[in-house]
Amino acid sequence: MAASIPATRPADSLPITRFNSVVVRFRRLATTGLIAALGAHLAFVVLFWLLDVWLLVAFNVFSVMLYALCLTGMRFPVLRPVTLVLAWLEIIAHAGIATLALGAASGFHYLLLALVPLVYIDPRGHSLTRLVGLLVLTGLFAGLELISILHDPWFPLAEKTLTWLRVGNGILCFAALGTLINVYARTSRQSERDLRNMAATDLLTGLRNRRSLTDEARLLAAERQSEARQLAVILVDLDHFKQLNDRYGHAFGDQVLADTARLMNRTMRPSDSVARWGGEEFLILLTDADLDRAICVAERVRESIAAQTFRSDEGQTLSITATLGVTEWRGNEEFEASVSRADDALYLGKKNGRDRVEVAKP
Ligand SMILES: Nc1nc2c(ncn2[C@@H]2O[C@H](COP(=O)(O)OP(=O)(O)OP(=O)(O)O)[C@@H](O)[C@H]2O)c(=O)[nH]1
Repeated sequence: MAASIPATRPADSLPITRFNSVVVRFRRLATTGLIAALGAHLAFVVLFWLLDVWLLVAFNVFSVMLYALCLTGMRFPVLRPVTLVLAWLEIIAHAGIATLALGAASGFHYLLLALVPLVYIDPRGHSLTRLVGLLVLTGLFAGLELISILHDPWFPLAEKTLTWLRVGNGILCFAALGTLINVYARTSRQSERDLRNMAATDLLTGLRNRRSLTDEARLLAAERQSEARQLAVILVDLDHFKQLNDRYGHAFGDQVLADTARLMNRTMRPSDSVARWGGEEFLILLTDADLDRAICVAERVRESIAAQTFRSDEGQTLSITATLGVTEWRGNEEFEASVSRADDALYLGKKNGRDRVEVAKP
């Protein structure tokens, strides 16, 4: 009995590689950073209140409110750039005021170091902006050190208290740097994986593409030198696909291709590979399969393609057929030679009336 496949748009039905854009990740990182900053400034309010440094209590209350505002701003795309600039200015202002108030020995200017990776992480940043950002941060850091030598702090604290503050700020700085670098390294690795997947995947069907399968075949060919493996190649070509496109439209043709690809993928063992070889042509590479088994698989694929039905936009139910060329990939030959033989068999199948499996015996 014919299995009815619901009319889906190809893009919805595909196992297309998840591709999280770097910008989205950067935004998530910024939001997490803002939450962490809000928490840290709340802790600073308590700390400075205990130390009786009212100026920094007031500044940190202001910082907490600013970060709460920034977090709200992150929800609106148009406000995001302003939000991030405000957060940057706050970190710089806090480092400056806290260093002037308590001296460089308190280590509050170390927190400027956590901004260095941020200068480079923003995916939209330009090289000149990055260089200027780095120079400004370096100047601020050195300037705060020098001012502390030239001027006494506004709120002198005991040496021991300053040491504790410096240790705390050092730990904060290491934690921030470690987190940022870790997120950046993970994002780079994920982006590399996404790109590799995209380069190996056919966008319409979600199957691997011709290049990817050819690469795999080369690996298999190398492996075969050491272990005797039986391999087979099946070329599948949908029949009268041009007519289907002309009659029902290219978008419908795309849907048929995507659904047929899915069907073939489901029919195969995980060790076998299906690729989109060309327009309406697919290639199946069977591992550990002799010619008889390959013929059985090809027959099963042909039957399942013929059994699936599609609904056109006009509500018409229709089906398609495919012609398949099968051959063994012999141990002593190039992959391309076996594909070419399967192609000859496919051509014969088309000549002999289509909707059939034709075998090319080595
Ligand atoms: N919708 C759609 N059509 C495609 C795609 N790639 C190729 N085609 C179409 O597939 C058709 C292939 O036509 P032909 O090579 O003449 O083959 P056919 O009509 O299937 O005839 P036979 O193979 O002889 O049975 C062409 O009309 C191409 O435009 C695609 O990605 N989407």
